[in-house]
Amino acid sequence: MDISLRQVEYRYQANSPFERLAIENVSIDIPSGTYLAIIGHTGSGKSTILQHLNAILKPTKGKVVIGEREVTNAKKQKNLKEIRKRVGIVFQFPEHQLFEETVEKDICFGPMNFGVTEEAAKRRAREAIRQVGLSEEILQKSPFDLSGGQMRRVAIAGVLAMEPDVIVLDEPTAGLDPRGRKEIMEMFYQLHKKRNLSTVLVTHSMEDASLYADQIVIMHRGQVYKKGTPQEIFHSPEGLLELGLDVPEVVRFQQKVEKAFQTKLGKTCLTIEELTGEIEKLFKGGQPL
Ligand SMILES: Nc1ncnc2c1ncn2[C@@H]1O[C@H](COP(=O)(O)OP(=O)(O)OP(=O)(O)O)[C@@H](O)[C@H]1O
Repeated sequence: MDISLRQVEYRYQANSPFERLAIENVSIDIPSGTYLAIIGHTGSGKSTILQHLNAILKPTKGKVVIGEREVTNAKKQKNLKEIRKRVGIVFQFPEHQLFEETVEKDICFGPMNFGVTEEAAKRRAREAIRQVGLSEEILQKSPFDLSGGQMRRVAIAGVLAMEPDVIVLDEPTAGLDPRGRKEIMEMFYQLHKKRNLSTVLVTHSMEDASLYADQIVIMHRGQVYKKGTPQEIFHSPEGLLELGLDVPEVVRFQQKVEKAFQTKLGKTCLTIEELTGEIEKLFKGGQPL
């Protein structure tokens, strides 16, 4: 399912003394099967964009097209429930929303609320719990007897059990240790690859954006500052540094290697094959850069 934002503006508490412009003139395309990362400082508008992706918020100007549906500021907009079913959002610290007596009941809650039978919902729960890397025995436990990392996975399984076409992740690894962070990011990447699941990741981590996303959007003060592939974004990182955003380690490494070999070979530009070949030689010879 394709999603696109067309010149979207959003004002919180519009037409009140507390009105606040959060985003303006935001146009982003998310074709089906894309992995998009949205990066930016606190307050740059990431969460506001995210809430437009399943019509929790409706633009005060412009429009959002979700599949066949157009979401605008118009008063009467029916069947937004259908959109919520197809676009799953994993909010920050999703485990805070667990509330049922058992993990199984918690995972089944969403699908059953949308009319899936109990039997089918239980089948989905078993599949979802496997997808998040947990065993089926956990289904009969209380969510409150689990570790923090397990609770996070159970909450994610609840969103997957809705079988969404698009999954939106708001800092999904916040508060986890480095190992847990990597496991969760890899899990979402595998889901994206295997099921061609469109994925939108809101993150402060340039590292994750550069490792997993096909497309990156950088937000600054409510506007799109830059968008493109990781290669396009990091090709000239000066703008990012001006914003005070960190350049990821992998990109720094590549640039360092490129610079070293450009100096050595007297060339201004290396092909990717030349670069890879030179890196291999370097590791075999063990010479430091
Ligand atoms: N409920 C609200 N009422 C009024 N203003 C809000 C509300 N939520 C956000 N804002 C304002 O809208 C702007 C964008 O906020 P938003 O939460 O979208 O940024 P963000 O990039 O997601 O930040 P963070 O990284 O801290 O989550 C900010 O100026 C913020 O203060």
